[in-house]
Amino acid sequence: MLWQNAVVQKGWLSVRLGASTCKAETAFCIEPGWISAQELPCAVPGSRHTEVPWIYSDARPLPPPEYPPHVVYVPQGLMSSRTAFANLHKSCLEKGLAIKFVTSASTPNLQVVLVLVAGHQPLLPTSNSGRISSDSGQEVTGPFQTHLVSASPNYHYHDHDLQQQHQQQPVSNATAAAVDSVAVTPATSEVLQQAAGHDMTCLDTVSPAATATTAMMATGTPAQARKATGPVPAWKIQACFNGYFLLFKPERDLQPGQPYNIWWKRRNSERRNRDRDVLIWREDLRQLGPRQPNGLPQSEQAVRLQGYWDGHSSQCGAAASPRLLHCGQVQSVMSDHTFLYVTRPWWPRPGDPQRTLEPSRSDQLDGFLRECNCGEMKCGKLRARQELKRLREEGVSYQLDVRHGSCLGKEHLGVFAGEPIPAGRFLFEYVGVWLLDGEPEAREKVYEPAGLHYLYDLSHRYELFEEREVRRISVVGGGDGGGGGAFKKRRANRAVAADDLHAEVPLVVDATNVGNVARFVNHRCEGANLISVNVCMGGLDENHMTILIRTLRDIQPGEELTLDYQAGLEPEEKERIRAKPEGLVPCRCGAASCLGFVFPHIDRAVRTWSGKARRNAAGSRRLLVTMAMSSPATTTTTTSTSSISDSGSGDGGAVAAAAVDATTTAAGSVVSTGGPVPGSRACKLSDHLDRVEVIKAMTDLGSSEQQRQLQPLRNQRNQQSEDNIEDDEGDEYCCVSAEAGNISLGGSGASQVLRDRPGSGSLGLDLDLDSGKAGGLMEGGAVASPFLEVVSVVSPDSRGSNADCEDVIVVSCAAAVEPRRAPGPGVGSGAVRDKGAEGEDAQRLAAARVVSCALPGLMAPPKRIRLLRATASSAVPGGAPQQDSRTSGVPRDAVELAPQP
Ligand SMILES: C[S@@+](CC[C@H](N)C(=O)[O-])C[C@H]1O[C@@H](n2cnc3c(N)ncnc32)[C@H](O)[C@@H]1O
Repeated sequence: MLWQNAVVQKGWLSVRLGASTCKAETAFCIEPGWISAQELPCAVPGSRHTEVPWIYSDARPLPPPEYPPHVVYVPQGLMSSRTAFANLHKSCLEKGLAIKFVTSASTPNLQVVLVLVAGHQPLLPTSNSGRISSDSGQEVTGPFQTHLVSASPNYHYHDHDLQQQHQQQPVSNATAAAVDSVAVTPATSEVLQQAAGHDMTCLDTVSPAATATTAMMATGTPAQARKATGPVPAWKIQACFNGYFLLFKPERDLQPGQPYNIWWKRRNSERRNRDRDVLIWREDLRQLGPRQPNGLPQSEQAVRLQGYWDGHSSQCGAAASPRLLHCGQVQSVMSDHTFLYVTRPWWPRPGDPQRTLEPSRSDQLDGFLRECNCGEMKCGKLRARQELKRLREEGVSYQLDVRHGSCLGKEHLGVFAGEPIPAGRFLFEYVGVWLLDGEPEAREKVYEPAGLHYLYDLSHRYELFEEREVRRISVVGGGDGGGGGAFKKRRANRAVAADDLHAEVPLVVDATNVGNVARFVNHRCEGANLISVNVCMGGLDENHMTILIRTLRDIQPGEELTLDYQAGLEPEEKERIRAKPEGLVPCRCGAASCLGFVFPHIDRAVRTWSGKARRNAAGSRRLLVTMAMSSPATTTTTTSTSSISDSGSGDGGAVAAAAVDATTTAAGSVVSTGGPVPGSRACKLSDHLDRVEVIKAMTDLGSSEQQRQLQPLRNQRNQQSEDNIEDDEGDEYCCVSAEAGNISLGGSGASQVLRDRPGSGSLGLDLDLDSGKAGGLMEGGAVASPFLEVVSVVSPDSRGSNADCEDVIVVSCAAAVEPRRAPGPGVGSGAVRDKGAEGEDAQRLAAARVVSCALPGLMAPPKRIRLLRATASSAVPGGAPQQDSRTSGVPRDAVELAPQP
């Protein structure tokens, strides 16, 4: 009897499991090393993928008991698959081979153990010509049998020769004897343990009956006599996955005319198996317990986050809810932050004014398997999407270390390879919170002063849309996810509709508070070993677009993983930056052609697009990976200086900073006393704010009457800014109503402000702070802490073009003023006054106040007014973290860790 165990991992020449959207698998085409296509009766020559629709489950039928424990699978309904597998088994037996796939629960693709069961047929070559390499890259030569028998997970096949030879050459008696002496084992499980030290849970899948069968084989009983004699108890199986594929030889394309896989079609239309499988999957993971040795989410076993994990104060969501299996709470990424390590994107729960975040659900992953409807886009439909699905379900597959010791300096964390990583691998997704339209800019303004740079753009999407207009499409990244393509006729009519997405589609992932290993990757101007690839999975929204990070070349163990954050910059832009380097963070990458700054200022003026596209593109291009920054608070009592900076793009003032020196009285009045503060970047809020969240961007507030009243203002604005008119494309400025949103720009209160400041060039902002209403300032919003006081009003100023007159940001603080307290008299131009309350509204208005203040330097009404709500405690369990002056103003993402019903 000859036992041969080999761990085959992560190699194109090896068996590899992954998800696939391939639509042309009709049968098996695996070539796991030494099994040729000819040995697989159902193989379709030329196929790229092989469907292995197995699921581990004791609720499903098991392979026929007469087979030794090789492939543990349960086909998913396609009879041809079932037959194909049975044939595979049979073929393996006849050839003296058996295959067992051993996987762990969360990383089924990571560990594939092939158990070659040699019967009467010789299997392996006697020569030493094959090669096996260890993790250290060292080649090991010698009699293969020896190595195979003692194979550990650290050894990988990577030689075709071996596959060919062992099919042809008989094993010598001497070799067989030598191997026998090591490998004749009474139990498959022991052999597997010897072989791999793999996941013991999976080893449990080997049943006594299977062991008995194997032992029978070990005695050299002829294949036809290998029958189980007694009843076969159900195998104890804990892992359960579905829909994976054995990939092989991806360079071989599908043959034209290969039939679509009926099974997938049916599965996609009925979704029946999908739902059931998800349930099983969740249940299995639940049973496996919440904790992982690395402290990260269940599915993220390959990543080690040194120094970031505090086991005592951390928790993994698995215990609380299956929904949170992919989330682990990590303390102290920032000194006062709780960081959630997640393996899939999160986004706000629809319709929730609190903007509570939810992880993408596993059953949403089905979307990955749909045909992409982006038509003409070359979006990495197959491999990138398969990899994305796999990553979201199973986590990172290569050992990665997040630790100090980056080339940037001791204090910097970086990501290091823990094992060799070949070129062209999709390593991880840039995971975080999808920000909605406008949020990136707001956050950016807050993050910047705190030096936080964890926003990542789907930057080239704008280019994509722009390109659409000229009937050419280019999606970022090149390689698997990129490329160009002709614009198909049937899509031509949709170009305009797609263009509308400019302002609507979330394009930025924020990994400041919620993210994965990708957020720790540092920048290198030249010679980065990673690249980002935008992946479209079937639509043009955040559910369907994402960013994958792929290796550009082979990476050695211990090497730091780096990404060129500015890879999307055009050569001219790079030259310009090199000639005049300025930006946010001096670059320490040490590359010869270093740009000088990690987040260099970029001249947006080079863009020739329409105003809207240009504005958005500016946001996306300025720091490819970047932006957002926040600021600490300052005063609790009297003076707070508020200013807000450009988002770091150095565009000469397109969204130039404006500042308001505001004095907050005990009564909550806000007095605007100053104009723009050149060069100021801080956006200082009250220091008791530890969470600021965007409540609403008011975009359409004007009643007709007020619109009429504001017409002079609008005319003034139009004269001042032609560009704005072009930009607006018909929509009116938003800023005008006391009725619609209790906020008025240029309304009666604001008029008072303007009267107080004749010739100031300011517009007035009039806020009706009505704490008697649910949601305070917000209409109907279920806001726990009503707005009581305006702490600061921040607006873009008129310096520069004013063409991109963006948001007015009103930061409102819940804690400073008691409700119903009559505010003191207004001071200066920005008075807080009681609004007269009479009649039926008296009660309600008793708690209401109107705050008016000037928006100095604002020459044209802004398009959007954003209301930020600040609260004093984090929504993340564990209580409010300690304050850090550096990060106290940083937005916190409200993440719900409580179990769902
Ligand atoms: C996405 S994070 C990378 C992880 C970061 N090192 C950490 O410890 O969390 C980006 C931040 O890393 C730093 N960084 C990355 N690459 C850099 C470089 N080449 N030079 C200087 N700082 C860099 C900057 O401070 C930047 O704000």
